Amino acid sequence: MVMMGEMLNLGSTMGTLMLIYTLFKQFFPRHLQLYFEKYFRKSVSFIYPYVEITFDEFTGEFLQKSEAYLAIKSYLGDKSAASAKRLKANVVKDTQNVVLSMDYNEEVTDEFQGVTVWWSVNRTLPSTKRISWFPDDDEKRSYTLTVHKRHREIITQSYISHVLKEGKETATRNRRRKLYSNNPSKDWHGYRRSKWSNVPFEHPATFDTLAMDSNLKEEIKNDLIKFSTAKDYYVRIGKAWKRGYLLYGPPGTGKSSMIAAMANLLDYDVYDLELTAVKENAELRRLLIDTSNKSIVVIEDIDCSLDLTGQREKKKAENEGKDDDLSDPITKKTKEDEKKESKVTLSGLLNCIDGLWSSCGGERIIVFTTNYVEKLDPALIRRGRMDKYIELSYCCFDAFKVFAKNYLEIDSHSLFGEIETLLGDTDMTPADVAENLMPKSNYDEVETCLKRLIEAIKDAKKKKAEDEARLMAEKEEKKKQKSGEEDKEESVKEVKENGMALAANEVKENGVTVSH
Ligand SMILES: Nc1ncnc2c1ncn2[C@@H]1O[C@H](COP(=O)(O)OP(=O)(O)OP(=O)(O)O)[C@@H](O)[C@H]1O
Ligand SMILES: [Mg+2]
Repeated sequence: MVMMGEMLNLGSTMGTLMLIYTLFKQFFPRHLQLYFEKYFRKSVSFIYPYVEITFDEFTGEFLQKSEAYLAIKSYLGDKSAASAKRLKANVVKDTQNVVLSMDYNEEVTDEFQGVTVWWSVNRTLPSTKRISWFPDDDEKRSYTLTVHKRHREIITQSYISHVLKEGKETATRNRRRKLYSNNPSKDWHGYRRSKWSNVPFEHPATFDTLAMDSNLKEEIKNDLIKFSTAKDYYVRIGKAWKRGYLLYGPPGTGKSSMIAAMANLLDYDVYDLELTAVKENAELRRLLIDTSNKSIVVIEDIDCSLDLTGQREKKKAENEGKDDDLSDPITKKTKEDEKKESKVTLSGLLNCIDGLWSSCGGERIIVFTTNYVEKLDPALIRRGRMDKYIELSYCCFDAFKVFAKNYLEIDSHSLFGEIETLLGDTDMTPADVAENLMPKSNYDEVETCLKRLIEAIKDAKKKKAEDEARLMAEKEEKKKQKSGEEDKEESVKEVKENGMALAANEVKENGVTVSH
């Protein structure tokens, strides 16, 4: 504490010296100012024998949040709880844990291998105040570490890495997982550049509640766990520590639920990337770089998100210029706006997945979902880009048993046999099965729910048979119409040919020659 006081006194001496320096500097001719500065710094380092190391909140070309800053914040949280007088509290993990951090302009002392260091948290407000919905947006925050210059080596070689390691561990312990969604780029303003907004991630889906084939479920779980513990393996083979999954299947088969289950299993954050809100490839790159480790980046319905599929491109080309009256100013404006909307291209997305994003950070999963896997461009789903393809399909008996256990708390029932047979030859989504199994009132018995499900499957089966019969009938009708039209065309052709032959005979008989 004595040293702290000593340092603060020196700090104020420094302030006075700096003022003198600024005032005096102006009186020197320009060419002598450099000499003055050099000698001034030498004398100051004699009087003030401390080094200061600053850790800014944002770093890099794209101003991403510095991991070091976050780790220091967590590390100092514990330290400052014991000594600082002004603290900020943050409640995490279902309001069970209070995490404390230093308030601005507070200082705390830390000891490492007999060396004392001082930490302070600083904030610089913008010089000109502007009116904004986001009042703190232009603030610059940083931590400053001060230590006597004779301990420089021990600090730079061991202390800082000790702080970062401990800080990261504390942060992981106190972490409350988040669900991020990307902000439109017009809102990325100010120093903080909030590219993502977040809310606490509280989706209850787990692999236990997921209704699907049990072998496939085990396979996916093992794959995820293997990935999350394979840091050394990825370093050894020289590959970025990332994994891509493509989830495909009809609506209501559990694709989104599986993403939530993945995040809950691995304790990862989720970044829900809405590609239609991303204007161009460069923005996409910045968004991906701004994601944190231990996260899942999700692009849902990839086939609908952008012009990513061959068919879509073709369709667009076909439609272009067909019905649009570009002389109409409203249509023209709408078309122009549409064009401006999003210019993220397939190649832009692929470059991001393979290139820059791959090389920054680790432990990230990217998940694409689609209802129509056959529509996707092969480049997007080729091996090496997507590591695992998972088909989520209609409800099988295995999946039904999971629902029965979770919804009705039963492992077997006399009606299970009938349900197994019915599900074997009817397509019913897990979402529909779940809906029918859910008790509709407090008096609903297990049997009532199962019978309701049986009726629903029977209805679905009947409807499917009717749809198929109708389709067949339509096809037949079309076939008939087509052959009728062909017959008609044939007879018209015959009549025409006969008519021409007759006319030619007549011409011959009348002795007229026609030259072409
Ligand atoms: N396999 C499943 N296991 C458990 N619940 C499921 C499953 N599939 C669907 N559900 C239930 O149905 C609802 C819809 O499922 P979900 O949103 O995961 O489907 P999806 O495949 O993502 O559909 P879409 O293609 O329309 O996005 C969920 O709330 C969930 O309760
Ligand atoms: Mg979904």
